Amino acid sequence: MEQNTKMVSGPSKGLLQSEDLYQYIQETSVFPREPEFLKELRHVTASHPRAMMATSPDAGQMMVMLLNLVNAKKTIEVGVFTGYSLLLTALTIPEDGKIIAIDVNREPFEIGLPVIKKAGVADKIDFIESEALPVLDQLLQNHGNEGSFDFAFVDADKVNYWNYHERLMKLLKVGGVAVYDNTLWGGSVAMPEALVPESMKPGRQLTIELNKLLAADQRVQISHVSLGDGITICRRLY
Ligand SMILES: C[S@@+](CC[C@H](N)C(=O)[O-])C[C@H]1O[C@@H](n2cnc3c(N)ncnc32)[C@H](O)[C@@H]1O
Ligand SMILES: O=c1cc(-c2ccc(O)cc2)oc2c(O)c(O)ccc12
Repeated sequence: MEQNTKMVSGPSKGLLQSEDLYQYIQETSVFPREPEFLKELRHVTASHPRAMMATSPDAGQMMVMLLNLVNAKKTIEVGVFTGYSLLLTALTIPEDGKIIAIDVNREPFEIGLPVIKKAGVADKIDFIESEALPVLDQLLQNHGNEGSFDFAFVDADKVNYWNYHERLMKLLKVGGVAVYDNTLWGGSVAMPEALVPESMKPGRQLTIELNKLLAADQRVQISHVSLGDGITICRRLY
């Protein structure tokens, strides 16, 4: 049996009615199909003090499905950490595919990099150590980048999600997909504020505001999915 998810990728994973149900999904449908290199990266991440930040394997499986459905070749990743979502993207896009991967901190990426190299997909990745917003703005300076990306995954500073969304609406192709992580913020978005732990309040408020903006954005079709910590899938319509 696969190692307990709670130990491998952090406590209280998922927003389902019980840990057992979450475990059931992982063991029945996710772990048996998880590529070996992703498993290895997940395990090397498990001892990191911030391992709970890694994309959950069930959300990752959905991302692979979306990458395949849009035939993603050119992608953007905002928030890399040790590279779980980055590696699954690199394993999914074709040989000549490219990922622009942005993170303010290269250190955690260095933990996953040996696995990424072993998987033979490092050449598809352009890792940029930087705040993400100026990188996206720089990409937009080159008009050739407009409408050229098939897929984006955003899993970084919540305060900038709407700023990222505005840039991605120009960088993505019509029909391209952006996925935003943590859009249920541990379930706190639906809790009365008085019951929310103080440490979660700022993220909760930002997430509530983002969710309203995305729901009202006519440029995208959306699906708000209760996977991992909540993901919102946005497909650019025009
Ligand atoms: C939740 S982790 C990303 C997890 C990753 N997707 C995975 O699969 O493991 C968030 C990352 O966003 C990065 N980050 C935070 N603020 C950022 C910013 N303004 N620009 C770029 N990266 C940022 C952090 O350094 C951290 O590595
Ligand atoms: O503290 C977290 C926790 C998560 C998280 C929780 C549950 C899941 O099933 C998946 C992920 O994700 C985080 C994250 O993406 C982030 O940017 C900061 C903190 C956390």
